[in-house]
This record gives sequence, structure tokens and C-alpha cells, in this order.
Amino acid sequence: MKILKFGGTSVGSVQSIQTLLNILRGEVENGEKPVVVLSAMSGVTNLLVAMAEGAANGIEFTAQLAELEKRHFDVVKSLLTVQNQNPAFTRLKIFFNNLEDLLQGVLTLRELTPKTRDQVLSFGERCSTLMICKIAAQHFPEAHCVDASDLIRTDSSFGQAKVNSELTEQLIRGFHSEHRDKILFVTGFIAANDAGQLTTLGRGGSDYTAAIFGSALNAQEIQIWTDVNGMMTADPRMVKKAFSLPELTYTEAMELSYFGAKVIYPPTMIPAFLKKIPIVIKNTFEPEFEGTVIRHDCKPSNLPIKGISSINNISILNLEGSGMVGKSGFSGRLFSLLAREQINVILITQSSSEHSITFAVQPDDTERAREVIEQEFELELLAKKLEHVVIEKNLAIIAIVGENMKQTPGVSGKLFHALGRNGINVRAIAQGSSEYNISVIISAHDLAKALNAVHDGFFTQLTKTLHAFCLGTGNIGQTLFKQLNAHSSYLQEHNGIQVKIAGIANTRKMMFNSDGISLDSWQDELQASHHTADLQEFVARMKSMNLPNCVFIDNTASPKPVAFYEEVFKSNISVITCNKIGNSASYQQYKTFHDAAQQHGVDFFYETNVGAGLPIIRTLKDLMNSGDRVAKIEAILSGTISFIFNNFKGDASFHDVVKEAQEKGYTEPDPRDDLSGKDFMRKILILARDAGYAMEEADVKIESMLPQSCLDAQTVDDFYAALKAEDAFFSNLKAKAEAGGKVLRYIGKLDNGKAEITLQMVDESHPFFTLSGSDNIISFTTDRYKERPLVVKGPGAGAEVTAAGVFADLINVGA
Ligand SMILES: NC(=O)c1ccc[n+]([C@@H]2O[C@H](COP(=O)([O-])OP(=O)(O)OC[C@H]3O[C@@H](n4cnc5c(N)ncnc54)[C@H](O)[C@@H]3O)[C@@H](O)[C@H]2O)c1
Ligand SMILES: N[C@@H](CCO)C(=O)O
Ligand code: NA
Repeated sequence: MKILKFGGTSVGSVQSIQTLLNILRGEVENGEKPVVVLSAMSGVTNLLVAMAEGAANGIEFTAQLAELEKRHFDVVKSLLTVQNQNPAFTRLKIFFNNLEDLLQGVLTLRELTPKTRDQVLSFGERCSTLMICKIAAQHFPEAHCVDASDLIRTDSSFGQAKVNSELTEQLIRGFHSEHRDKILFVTGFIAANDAGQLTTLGRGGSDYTAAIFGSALNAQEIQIWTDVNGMMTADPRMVKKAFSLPELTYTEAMELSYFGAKVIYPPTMIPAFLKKIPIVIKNTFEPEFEGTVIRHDCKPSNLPIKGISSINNISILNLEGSGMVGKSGFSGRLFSLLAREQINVILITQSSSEHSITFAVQPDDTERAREVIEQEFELELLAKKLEHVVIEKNLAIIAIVGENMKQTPGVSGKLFHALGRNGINVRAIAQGSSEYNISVIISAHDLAKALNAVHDGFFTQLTKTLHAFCLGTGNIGQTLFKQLNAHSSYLQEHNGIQVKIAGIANTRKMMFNSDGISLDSWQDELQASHHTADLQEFVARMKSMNLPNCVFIDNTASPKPVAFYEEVFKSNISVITCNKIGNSASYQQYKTFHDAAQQHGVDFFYETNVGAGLPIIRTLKDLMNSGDRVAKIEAILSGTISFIFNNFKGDASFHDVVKEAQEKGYTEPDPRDDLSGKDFMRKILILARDAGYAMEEADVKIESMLPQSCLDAQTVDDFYAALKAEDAFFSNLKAKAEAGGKVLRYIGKLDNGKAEITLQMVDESHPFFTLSGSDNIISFTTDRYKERPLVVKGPGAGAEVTAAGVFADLINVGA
């Protein structure tokens, strides 16, 4: 025997009622004679409340009553044959007349007692059940309408009546045994006291009705038909990646939905829980979907948690003072007081020093809680054994739930890591020793970010989403977007990583989208954006969007973004940069950035600062972290100059080769930065600092390869003109090298803390002789790589390899 309960939306429209009939047909064809429990049509209970409360305040209800009638009559007209309509209209009309009389009474007396209110509300379920039973009878002649107020006995606590379980079960069993051949359609939510006066069962009342019937009749299962796909891993309005859970234990269901349950209200399920009757939550609007089964014996799962629940607005009250230290009975007094005042305490924490107690309540209860506490503990306050109650508002609770966390170390670590890494401050923590639930209190402002970060952290089989804010849409920036676009589905499938570009800015415009800017149309969108670029605002927006796994990417060659790095780190946002200015300005600044990133637990990646995408920074870091010591670095680290020397052959002009290097995207936006040695100097400086030397720019000796006239040029155009005029100078240089069977090489060296860059002519015995294209080469001589150095070599400039390096840094964020 099964119980099928249909909620408001499942009986709310002609279409959903047709689905309901199909679901029922499936059961009947399997030989079932289910008990069907029904809610009021969606929106009807609220309408009844509004009418009743309105009437108590002298407000007319005729129009609302007409609306109520119409909603039911429209269904009757659509789903009952003409000859069956009149009897249904007559019966419904009697209900509406009774309701009207009642409301008229309320209007006249201007008074709405809880008892009358229950009577008014009962019409929602009574009308829907009558109507649906009549419709069902056309298909199933054994349909039989049952008013649950004849069977469920309660006390007289109107609005939230307590069920007399023993008597009720007797009545239900007796009734059912006489109607075994019937399909019973039962009104949810309503009951009656011993005097036969109507009562209601409170929140989740129809689910409760289903559980009461299920328990009384020892049902094999209780199906709860609603409008969502079962219970989910988190609130789907805040966590887009939330997914439906196939199975939960009763305890998990309780814990998960304790905080702001939407799907079911588990306390109502206790009768089913006690008898170990499985509860199946199904979606009327997607009946094939399996939904969630809540049962006693779930299949083992290897996930440490089942889901994350949350309450989006709570307050906490903090009590401190010597008066409670070592004093038994203090918390007893406190919490009995709150219970007496019907103030629901959502969460409690107390430190083992017993000096303070913190507890969470609904915002509406906050002030009253303070008042009653300060009254109750007036003497302690006067004697200064207790401080005044401190209230904090605008907080939220996030809780991870699952029976698997019991005896599993590392679960709380994961939770706090996800929160900490995203800069979410934890105000209070609670974990019961049953280990089913770890709850933390955070700022309400951080809730969505926290939920997503924690969800990503625990459900790693799902995609992890990185939110990137990118500065610079030039050579590198554009290429990065192209690569991300081309590679996004692979990344998602194979690495479980999704990159959303949440912000883009260049020197002219900026734009934002927390759902991710389209990488097909970003150029048009940026062009059309009404936001004028403003770095300060860009950073402020990035912070206020408060997205999880957030990364700031600097693809500019400007010092301006660098001024914001520290602030960005302090906001727990990682920084990736191909811009060398940040790391190569003062050592103090370099150190500040590294310290700030470390202190805030975020990443600072800049692989492309040296040798573009070649693994140079990473290699050096690994050497250092594993306890090696760098004795010497020798390197060619200008892709531009490499390219120039490798192509400056025969009768090629130096000027033309430089132009070509720029066109190929090897040079800095201003090629003088390459040819003056400045770009190389920055790289040597960054390597030296990463190798542990607190060096400054002035400590790097640079032998310039440019004649003074080129260095003096004001603009890039002037520079090219000067270069052209100096063609003979470079041709001579080349001839001299060639005459000796040598090539020109611009080589940097870091030797025991001394750095220099020199122009050399090397013969084929030199390891750097055979370099080609835009290749960089770097050799690390270290304590461990002493005899033969560790060498990294390959193309060290160009948009593709640089963007690829930024891309790789991005994928490693948070790894
Ligand atoms: N080309 C390479 O091989 C290579 C290799 C490694 C590193 N890099 C570095 O990549 C960076 C970018 O080089 P590029 O060739 O793409 O330069 P680019 O001139 O083509 O593009 C720079 C972009 O930055 C934007 N920009 C500049 N100042 C800005 C500001 N204050 N706010 C917002 N946006 C700003 C510009 O609008 C432009 O879109 C440089 O720092 C360079 O050193 C380049
Ligand atoms: N302009 C740089 C780009 C790589 O940092 C070079 O030529 O090496
Ligand atoms: Na590199």
C-alpha cells in the first residue's frame, strides 16, 4: 500500500491535475489502491489567509472569494464531463457559501480567532480534494473522498494542533479496513479536536497527513509529489551547480532541511521515520525523474557530505561574563527562558573557557531575546557578573551535512579551507558530537560565495568554476581569450575546470558579467559597453561581486594595475600577471606582494614574466622549495633580441628585422624596452629575487647594444628612424662577428648575487651558439646541478606561448 501526496503546485492547474491522474493510473494499473493526500491549490491558502486577516481589519473579501470560486470552477469545466459538472458545482458552492458566512462573521466582529482561522483555511484542502476526487472518479470509479477531520484527532492548539496518535491510527485503520477496495482522496493539513472542531497541523501539514496515514497503514512507501527534482545538494537559487540527491537517510534529510527546508518539512516525517517507511520525493512536472528517496538504509556513498544547507538571515546574541564560568545551571536558565518565550534558538556555541555563550536566532526574535535576558539576569548585570548582551545582525548560517563525515578526518578542514581561501570570515562554529553537521556563521553578504566555494570544494567530481577579471585586451589578452574559448569544453570534460571571465577592461572600456562574458562576442560587447575604463572602479566591482575562486589577471604593460595588487591580495583574490613591472620595481614592493599573497592564502603566479610560457619561474621555485641553492644563472631571456640576431643575416637590415619582431608579437609594446636591455634586466632581477637575492634594478649591470641616438629617441617612430640611420653600426657589428665565425648573443648572468647583461660574440663551442628563432635559454647551476646545469630552452616570446603561460597559471590557481 502506498501513500501519494500531491502538493499545491501539483493540484494547481488543469495540466498538473492531468499529470496527477496519469501518475495515479500508473499505480492503479499495477494493482495499487493508494491513499492520495492532497494540498490546497497553489496560492489558495495564502488567499484564504489574506481574506481572513483582511476581514478582521474591516476589508471586503468579495472579489477574492470570486477569484477563489473561479479557480476551482475553471478546473471543473475543463476536466469534468458536462453531466458531471453540476453535482461538483453544487458541492463546491456549498463550501464557498459556508466560507462566505464565516468571513462575514469575521468582518462583522472584526476579530479572527485562531479557531476561526483554522476553519477558514480548511476550505483550501476541502475544495481541492472534493474537486479532484470527482475528476478522478471519471477514470477510477473506486475514488472516494475523505475529510481527514473525521479521522485525525488533535488537541485544541489551533494553528499547530498536536495529534493524538493512538486514537488517530485506530480511526484510520478502522476506516481503511472498511474501504480497502477504494482509492481514498484525503484532505491534507486539516484535523479536528475531540469536540469535532476543525484544527490544522501547522507548517508542512499535508506532508504530516501523509506520514500519519503511512504510519497507521504501514505503507510500503510515501511519495511526496512536488515541483522540484527532489532534495538538492544546496539551495539551487544560489548554487547553480546544485544537483538532486538520489538517496538520503532520515537524519540527513532532517539536518539538510532543518535550515530553511523548501522541499519537505522533516519533523512532519517522524511517524514515517519511526516505522522506517521510505519517503520518495518526486517532481509532478518531470515524473520520469527518479527524485530523492529518504530511507533508513542508504547505499554507501564515497562522498564525505550529502549537501549544504543554509539560512540566509539570522542574528547572533553574545553573552559574556565571569558569572557563567563554572556555574552549572546558567545555560539551563538561559535556554529555558528562551523556550518559555517561544524564541527558537537555531545554533549555540560556547567556548570551553565558559566565559561566553553565543547563540543564533531569527532576526525578528533578536530584540525580544535581549529584553527577556536582561530582565531575567538583571541582578547579574548589576553585579557586573554579566556584560550587556551584544547583538550582531545580517549574518547567515552555512552547514555541511552527511552521515559519512562521522569518523572522517579532513571534512572540516575542507570546509574551512574553502571559506578561508575565499576570504570568508567565520564568526562562530558548531558541530554536534554526532558528527552529522558542521555549521558556521558568516556574514550574510558572503553567503552565495561561501555556498558556491564549499560546494565546489566538496563535490570535486563536478566542475570547479574560476572567475577571472582581466585587464588588457592587446596581443596577449586577446590571444588568451581565444585560447580559453577554444579549449573550454576540453577543460571542463577532462579537468573539471570552468573559467568564467567575469570582467574585462582595457584603457578605454570595461564590462562585467558574473555569469561569464561570452568569448565569442566579447569584442563587440566591450565596444558597446557604456562603462568607461576606471581601474579603481574595476577593482571595486570585482570585490563587491564577491565571487568564489576569483582571479585578477594583468595582461597590460602598465604600472597602473600594479598599484592595486596588494589590495587585490587583501581581498583574497589571486593575481596572475605577465606584466613584469610589479615584480621588477622596488624589492620592497616585490616582497609586499609575495607576503600579502601568502598571508591571505591566495596565489601570485607570474610564469610569463620570464621566458613567456617556458617553465622557468616554476622550475626555480621548485629548486628553491626543495632546498637547492642557485649558484649561477646564465641566460638569454630576450625573445626579441634572439629573433633579431638569428634573422640578421646576409644583407638584411637591422631596422627591418626589428620591425618584423614587433609584427610577430615578440617585442614589448614599446620595442625600446627590449633593445635597451630593460626588459631583460627586469627578468634577471625577478629571477635573482626568486633565487633569494634582495636586489634592486641598480644592481644589474647592463651593457647596452644600442647607440646613444637610439636610446635618446622620444617616440617609437623616432626610435625606428634612429635605428634606420644606424644601420651601418649594426652591419659592422654583424660583419665583425661573422668574420670570427661567431654569432651575436645578448647574455645575462647572475653569479653569486652579481648580475650583468652583456653583448657577446660567441663561437660554436658556446652552448648558446646554436639558438634559433625567438628562443630563450636558461641554465641553472645549483648545489645539486653542479657538474651539468639544468637547462630550459625554447621559444620565449610571442602571443601564443605567452597567453598559454597565463592560461596554465590560471588553471593552477587554487590547485
Ligand atoms: N609579447 C610577449 O611575448 C610577451 C611575453 C611575456 C610577457 N609579455 C607581457 O605581456 C604584457 C602585454 O603585452 P601585449 O603585447 O599584449 O601589450 P599590448 O600593448 O598589445 O596590450 C596591452 C593592453 O593593456 C591595456 N592596458 C594598458 N594599460 C591599462 C590600464 N591601466 N588598465 C587597463 N588596461 C590597460 C591596453 O588597453 C591593451 O589592451 C606586457 O606586460 C608584456 O611584457 C609579453
Ligand atoms: N618582449 C619580450 C617578451 C617576453 O617576455 C621578449 O622579447 O623577450
Ligand atoms: Na616562463
